[in-house]
Amino acid sequence: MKVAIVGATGYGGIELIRLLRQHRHVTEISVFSSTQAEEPLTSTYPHLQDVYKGRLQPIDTNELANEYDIVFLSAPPGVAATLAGGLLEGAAAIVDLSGDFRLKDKRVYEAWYGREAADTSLTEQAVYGLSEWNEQAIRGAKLTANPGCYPTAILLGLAPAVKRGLINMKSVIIDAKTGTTGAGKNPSSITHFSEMNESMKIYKVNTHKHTPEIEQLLAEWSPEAGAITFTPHLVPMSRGIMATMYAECTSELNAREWLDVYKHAYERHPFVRVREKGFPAAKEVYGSNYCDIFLDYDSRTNRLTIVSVLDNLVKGAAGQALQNANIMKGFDATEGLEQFPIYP
Ligand SMILES: NC(=O)C1=CN([C@@H]2O[C@H](COP(=O)(O)OP(=O)(O)OC[C@H]3O[C@@H](n4cnc5c(N)ncnc54)[C@H](OP(=O)(O)O)[C@@H]3O)[C@@H](O)[C@H]2O)C=CC1
Ligand SMILES: CC(=O)N[C@@H](CCC(=O)OP(=O)(O)O)C(=O)O
Repeated sequence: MKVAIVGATGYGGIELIRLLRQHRHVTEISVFSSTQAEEPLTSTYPHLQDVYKGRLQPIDTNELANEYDIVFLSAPPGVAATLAGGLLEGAAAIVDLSGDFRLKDKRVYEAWYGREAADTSLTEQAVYGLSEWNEQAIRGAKLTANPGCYPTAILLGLAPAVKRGLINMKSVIIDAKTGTTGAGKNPSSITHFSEMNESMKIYKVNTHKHTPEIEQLLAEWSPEAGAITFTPHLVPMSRGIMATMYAECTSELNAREWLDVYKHAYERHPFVRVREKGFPAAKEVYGSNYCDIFLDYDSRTNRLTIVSVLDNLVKGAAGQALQNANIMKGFDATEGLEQFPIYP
């Protein structure tokens, strides 16, 4: 299988290379850049010396569409919206890591992203790539919209309870923490070491663009779903997300029965590990495609606390993108993704 990566000089792009190198059916990985064509990728990333010898190529939609089996778009919002029309004319399957095709309602995209939305005809062709819950649709897709990093952690954590109608949807509160690589490779005042180290910052309160993405999925899963409270924080780590979800229960389940609901929901899904005991730490999934989950029921408050952790660059971006490409192309979903976490 021949693979192309647009945005290979970014964090999502180099993570794709790391994973694709382990994939037994990938015969070629080509890398594309809008600013560094003809440069070897090692001039930006010396850690790839003797590992990846390819040079960056200029972006040519026709070549991408017709000479590759899979094209990963790992560029900022707006780029995929522009490229996808041309790409869809060729034979390549496309996995877009940005938010351009995740939201079905154009007005919602424009309100939360503050930019023009992609053509509705393109968005309509896109399948939302939450691998564990949308496998059937992904299997036949030509264009997959890879979910956001926070929505992946949050939706995997909430799905079993929401889909079975076991929580009061109006009571759901989501509190999440992430590391600096979530913001990509370009430094900013919020990710500057001296601002972020030994600190913790709340940001984009009630305005984060992942809010409507989470709400869109919850509304598909439950007629009771409405607006949610989602509060992100930046903490001093490079990779990782921890999402803590609180919800009031509408069932009579005890803590053990809750765990059984979750174990059952994910028993066929190797990348979602429901813990038997104890809440997971972000470090425990570092560098892997796992999302680890644990939950506890408090009979005093009748509330459930669900914690879900993942590596934002793997299960939150490149890993899930490869998992989706595998599903689209009929490979085993785990192909290229069997690395276990780097610990400690
Ligand atoms: N970082 C994360 O944890 C996650 C990121 N995402 C999404 O994945 C995408 C990539 O993120 P990330 O790798 O972190 O971002 P980076 O900022 O690290 O890299 C983005 C890359 O996009 C390329 N690019 C910029 N402008 C254009 C353009 N006009 N046309 C083509 N390519 C362009 C740049 O490469 P060059 O200059 O060489 O063209 C750049 O290296 C984003 O949409 C992001 O929101 C999704 C989930 C998680
Ligand atoms: C620290 C930081 O800024 N993180 C980013 C992560 C979002 C991201 O990566 O965007 P998509 O998943 O939608 O593409 C943020 O909160 O906006």
